[in-house]
Amino acid sequence: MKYITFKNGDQMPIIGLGTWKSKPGEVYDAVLWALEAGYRHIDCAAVYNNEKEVGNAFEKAFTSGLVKREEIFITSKLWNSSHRFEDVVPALNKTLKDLKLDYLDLYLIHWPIAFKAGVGFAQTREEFYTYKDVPLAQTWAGMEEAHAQGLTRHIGMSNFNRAKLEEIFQTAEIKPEMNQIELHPYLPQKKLVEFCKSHGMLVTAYSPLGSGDRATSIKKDDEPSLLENDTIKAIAEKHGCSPAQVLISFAVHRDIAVIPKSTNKDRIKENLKAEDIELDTDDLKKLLDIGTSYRFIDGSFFTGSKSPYNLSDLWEK
Ligand SMILES: NC(=O)C1=CN([C@@H]2O[C@H](COP(=O)(O)OP(=O)(O)OC[C@H]3O[C@@H](n4cnc5c(N)ncnc54)[C@H](OP(=O)(O)O)[C@@H]3O)[C@@H](O)[C@H]2O)C=CC1
Ligand SMILES: O=C1CO[C@H](CO)[C@@H](O)[C@@H]1O
Repeated sequence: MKYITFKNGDQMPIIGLGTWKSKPGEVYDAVLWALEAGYRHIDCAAVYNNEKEVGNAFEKAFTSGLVKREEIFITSKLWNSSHRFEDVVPALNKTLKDLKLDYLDLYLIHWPIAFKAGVGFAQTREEFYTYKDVPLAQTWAGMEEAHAQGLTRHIGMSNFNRAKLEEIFQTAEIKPEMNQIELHPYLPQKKLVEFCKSHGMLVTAYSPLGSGDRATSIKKDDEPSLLENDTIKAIAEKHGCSPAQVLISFAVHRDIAVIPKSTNKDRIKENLKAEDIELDTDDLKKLLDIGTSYRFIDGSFFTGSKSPYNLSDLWEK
């Protein structure tokens, strides 16, 4: 198994199972199939509305002797409605209760966007907090408190750009350890990855396969396909593997953790086997310079006229 390593020596298996959109009726099996196939890293979030079912799968895996708690790396994420300092530890405690765990390996601030308490997805201006109301540094202090209480071994963020990371660095007592970002050949994130690594941060790639099962309401009509891309298909053919495995291997070769989602037993196994694919420098160059540029999760659902946040402030310039 391949890992990436935190500064204190803790290891995170480089391939994990994503769980967004994995339905409550399906995610229980998916997590158990993944653990049986050899996965030791599961990516969760409170907003995925399935942590209770994921927790049932963990309970089954522990009581049946399939794996021990300390053998698996579990990540979850703080939702936007719990960004005030006093809301962070209770949000994490709720996630721990749902997942039936007493600690997480990694807890992430899901987005640099704050909603008022109890809001799922803010629809009106009144349902948002601004950075003046709840500065990101306050949320980070809440994450440090969760770490100090032993509720999570590591802390980090997701969807943070360089400017927002620099802001956190100014007041952080614990330096952020992870940035989970969208990353694939259409969005290779060369500059942001280099910046994170230069500050001792690890990176996780989300939506590595292009997130094709998103609801049509949050998809654009003319999205380019990663799995159908000719360059990716040609590299897959060369290595006798699938396009999905090339995409997963693309992150692995850059020492970036990667969390493909699947609820299909065969594809769950296939995705983990991507660890064994050896891309060469020519393949990697082709993938890094593929020529199509696209962000599938563009954050537009948090911005616009009803929001105090601007899309242009969210991503790298
Ligand atoms: N921090 C953040 O803001 C975000 C985090 N994430 C995390 O990243 C994970 C992965 O990203 P996600 O957006 O779900 O999308 P992915 O890019 O992982 O794509 C998932 C889709 O690919 C299909 N698929 C899986 N394996 C294969 C395969 N081998 N061949 C062909 N198709 C395949 C799945 O179908 P099937 O299930 O039927 O196999 C599903 O339709 C999420 O589940 C979540 O954990 C995602 C988005 C944002
Ligand atoms: O992780 C993610 C997937 O689900 C969420 C809700 O749609 C997104 O906001 C987020 O990026």
